[in-house]
Amino acid sequence: MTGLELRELRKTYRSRGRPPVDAVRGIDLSLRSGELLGLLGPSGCGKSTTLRMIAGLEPVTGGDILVGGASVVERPAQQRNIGVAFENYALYPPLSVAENLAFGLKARRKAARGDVDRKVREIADRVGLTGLLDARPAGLSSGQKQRVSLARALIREPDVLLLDEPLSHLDAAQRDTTRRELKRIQKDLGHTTILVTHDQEEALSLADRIAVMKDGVIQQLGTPYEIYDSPANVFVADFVGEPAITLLPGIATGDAHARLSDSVRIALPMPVDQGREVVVGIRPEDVRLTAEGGLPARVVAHEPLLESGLATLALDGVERHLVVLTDPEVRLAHDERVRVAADPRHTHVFDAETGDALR
Ligand SMILES: Nc1ncnc2c1ncn2[C@@H]1O[C@H](COP(=O)(O)OP(=O)(O)OP(=O)(O)O)[C@@H](O)[C@H]1O
Repeated sequence: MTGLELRELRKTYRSRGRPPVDAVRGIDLSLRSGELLGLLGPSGCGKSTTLRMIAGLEPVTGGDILVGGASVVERPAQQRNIGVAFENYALYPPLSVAENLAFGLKARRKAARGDVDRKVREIADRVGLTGLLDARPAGLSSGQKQRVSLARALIREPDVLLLDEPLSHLDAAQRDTTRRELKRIQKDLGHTTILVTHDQEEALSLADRIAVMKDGVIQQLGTPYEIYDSPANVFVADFVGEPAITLLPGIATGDAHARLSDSVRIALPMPVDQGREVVVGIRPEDVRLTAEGGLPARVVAHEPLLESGLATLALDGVERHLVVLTDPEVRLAHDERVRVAADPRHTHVFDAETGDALR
């Protein structure tokens, strides 16, 4: 197996009569052999364009793509040995599942018939398609089609595997099972993999590292823990985490506190220059209701959830509401007065102007 490297990779789409779109603006990434990288970002940030360039389905505007240390950027898609499972599965309707799987293999090199059959059965078994080998794509559910698409990418024994929303059409239960299978298959077979997903849980649970992208630029690259616990900027903090982090504008008071309103001061993990405008980030699970001390607040809403509750609180004089995860047995009434305490060690501080984390 081999690693993947992107150097200064760029893509500008140019269509006549329209302004150019800088979809990918100079990406540098290096994946170790066998590593699974999750690519996360809002719609339109350039995730699919990046994958399509790596696969050779989209010409690059600039930069280089290296597989196992060798540049593949000039090679056509068929000569890159990159397996792709994209959301629009593009299966051949007249062919059975088995034939769809065999097709990728046969088209690539002239494999012996017996070998092809064996490989098809092996891979079908791995992704749970054994009973469906004779079915036609039209008779399959969306989730089953996604499995075929995944199997077809895997059967080629690619150097690099690119998965674009591979589990998006599965229901919650199937997604859980398939996610675990996918992780096992990827580790067993050791593919260097990029996974694009909208599903943060999927990315956090599957990926060795995560790249968070916005407007064609990687905002942060790190392990799931690094991304979640030490977001590099306000965008990453806000994008990763469900329910989302609360971001409160404030002014540093110079003594490891920030003033959020005339009456509310909050402790910071470190001193910040007095008068500096900051944004204080608090994740819902890092703040709790307390009987004494803490900050006074009013309950705006409380949603009981299955394993916990979610309270929306108004701190005195603070415009933005604070979201707090509550214990399952807690019941709160609208307008009830409560007190909340945030652990300053888990409080995030960003520069209000640049959005960058202060550490
Ligand atoms: N063929 C194209 N021609 C012109 N612009 C394009 C083309 N394909 C994508 N774009 C633009 O490039 C930008 C990045 O698109 P891309 O599909 O890579 O984003 P994405 O992160 O994959 O989004 P999504 O999550 O919605 O799939 C967007 O602004 C999009 O409108």
